[in-house]
Amino acid sequence: MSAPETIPGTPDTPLYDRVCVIGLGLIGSSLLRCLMADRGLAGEVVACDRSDAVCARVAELAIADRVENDATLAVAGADLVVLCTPVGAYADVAALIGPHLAPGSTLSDVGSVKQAVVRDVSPHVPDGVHFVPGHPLAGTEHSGPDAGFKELFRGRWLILTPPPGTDAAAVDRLGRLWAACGSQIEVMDASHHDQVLAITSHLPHLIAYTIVGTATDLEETTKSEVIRFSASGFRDFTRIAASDPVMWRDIFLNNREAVLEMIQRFTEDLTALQRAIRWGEGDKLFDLFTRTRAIRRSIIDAKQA
Ligand SMILES: NC(=O)c1ccc[n+]([C@@H]2O[C@H](COP(=O)([O-])OP(=O)(O)OC[C@H]3O[C@@H](n4cnc5c(N)ncnc54)[C@H](O)[C@@H]3O)[C@@H](O)[C@H]2O)c1
Ligand SMILES: O=C(O)C(=O)C[C@]1(C(=O)O)C=C[C@@H](O)C=C1
Repeated sequence: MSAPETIPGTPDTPLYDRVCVIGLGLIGSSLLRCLMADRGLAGEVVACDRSDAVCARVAELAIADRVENDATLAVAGADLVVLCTPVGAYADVAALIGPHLAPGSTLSDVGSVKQAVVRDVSPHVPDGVHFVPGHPLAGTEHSGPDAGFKELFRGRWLILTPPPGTDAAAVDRLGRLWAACGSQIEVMDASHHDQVLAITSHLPHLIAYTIVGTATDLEETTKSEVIRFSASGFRDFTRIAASDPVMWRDIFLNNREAVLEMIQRFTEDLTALQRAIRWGEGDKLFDLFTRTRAIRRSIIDAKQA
């Protein structure tokens, strides 16, 4: 989907009358900040989290018009509801709010996996409510409402995975909201999304968790040296390995097949490198490293274009 050409909405005729965001951490609070900064997007912004402390903090930050602890009250009358909790909580939240969703409204989310989201949420979506799953390819290793910022989605992809037969106008309208947050919109099916993200996001996180875990599992003396002398390569891994444990547990459990397939491929390639090192096959190492360096450069060039 190309970026919408028209201005999404105005404060007099906002794109949505009432948007409800459930789960007010890094992503939810960043979305709230975008909505509050552009009053053409939502007439009223309602925020909801199961944690009293998080609700209190969001009220203090003044990044919503209204904060509700009770999800059934929060979604009442909303024409857009966006789930921003860890994906493992989706089934329970969807079961809770399903009967309270307004006819004609849109239910969406920001979860990092998509097939499991469709599996867990769809059964609770009443007839007449449009379900349009989404995923912003934007984030950091930080969590909670203080970690959010309104520029998070700027220049980043936002993938929508509407199930077949979803109302095209509902998809377009949601795309306009995310485009106004600075995202570039792409529509694909959920299974393709999960395959692509397994290699571009999920496996890299698993490798980071593993390498940092392995390094710190070394004997005590070595461990302190690892921390003391950690060079920038290792430091990059520690940033990623600091990502939220609940969120990433839920991602791996809910994109099981695709991640296991990528681990298998990765393990075979790692074994091939192990052989090349053992047998002194420098050409093999050189060829791979030359290829990967070119890939890094093409990513940077594409960003600058
Ligand atoms: N962090 C990232 O880099 C990133 C990027 C893209 C998408 N996502 C997706 O966004 C979602 C949220 O991630 P985050 O990093 O903002 O998490 P976070 O840990 O910062 O915040 C999650 C919030 O959800 C709340 N919550 C948990 N269970 C709930 C429930 N049952 N009802 C209401 N609130 C509940 C928690 O109290 C917390 O405030 C996840 O599904 C994740 O896969 C994350
Ligand atoms: O930049 C980071 O810290 C991220 O890990 C962000 C990242 C990613 O892998 O790119 C993490 C999970 C998401 O679902 C989307 C984005």
